[in-house]
Amino acid sequence: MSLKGIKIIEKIANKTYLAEINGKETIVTESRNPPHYGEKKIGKYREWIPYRSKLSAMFMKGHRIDIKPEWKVLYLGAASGTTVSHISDILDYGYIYAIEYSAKPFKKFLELAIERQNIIPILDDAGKPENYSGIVEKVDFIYQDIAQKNQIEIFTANVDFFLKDGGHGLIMVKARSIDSTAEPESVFERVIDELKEKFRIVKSGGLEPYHKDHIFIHLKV
Ligand SMILES: C[S@@+](CC[C@H](N)C(=O)[O-])C[C@H]1O[C@@H](n2cnc3c(N)ncnc32)[C@H](O)[C@@H]1O
Repeated sequence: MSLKGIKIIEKIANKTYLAEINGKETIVTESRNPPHYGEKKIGKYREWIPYRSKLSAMFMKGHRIDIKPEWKVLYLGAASGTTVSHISDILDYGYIYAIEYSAKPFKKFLELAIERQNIIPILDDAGKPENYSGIVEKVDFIYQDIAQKNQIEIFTANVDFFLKDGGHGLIMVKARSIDSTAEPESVFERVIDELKEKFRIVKSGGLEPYHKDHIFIHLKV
């Protein structure tokens, strides 16, 4: 498909592509919806800005998770829905349960959820999965981006409640949120060692230049 200003380079997952917009590489999703956070829309393609979304940054860095159109997803730390909006584009038949505990970003997030059919917004604390266990079912994928000191404990509690056998997890870790004094590399090592006790690590890696001192950790149960 050739549209003025955009060139599709490679398919990454359902409705998700590595592309070039005005000569600059980025990620895009095919979308029936309007822009949500100031991103460009060219024809059916909505720019997924890697500086605004760690999942887009991970794709830009070359790691792939083949998010399927029928997946059920639990998203911890939805904020105002930047990344959720693109996962929503990908899920043709699936849906995304999205947890956020701060009322301010949740207000903008609700506008997105009202516009879409496949987002279930939940204003709650991701550290208390029992609060929403009556709403959320078993899922194929848990994504976490909450920048909290005890985020591994929170992630593990949600896995125990909601992740299917063989399901995927993806955690975004900001070194300074875990330990503001230690070297980022030693913080990352510690976090990965802790996760290895319970999960199989598929891949981890940095997100620079898009997000400094952050890593992604992709794992499976
Ligand atoms: C870095 S932002 C998330 C950005 C978002 N994932 C995106 O890419 O569009 C982190 C969010 O996690 C939320 N958060 C932190 N701890 C949380 C918790 N225990 N439960 C629910 N939300 C939490 C914060 O309020 C904040 O909105």
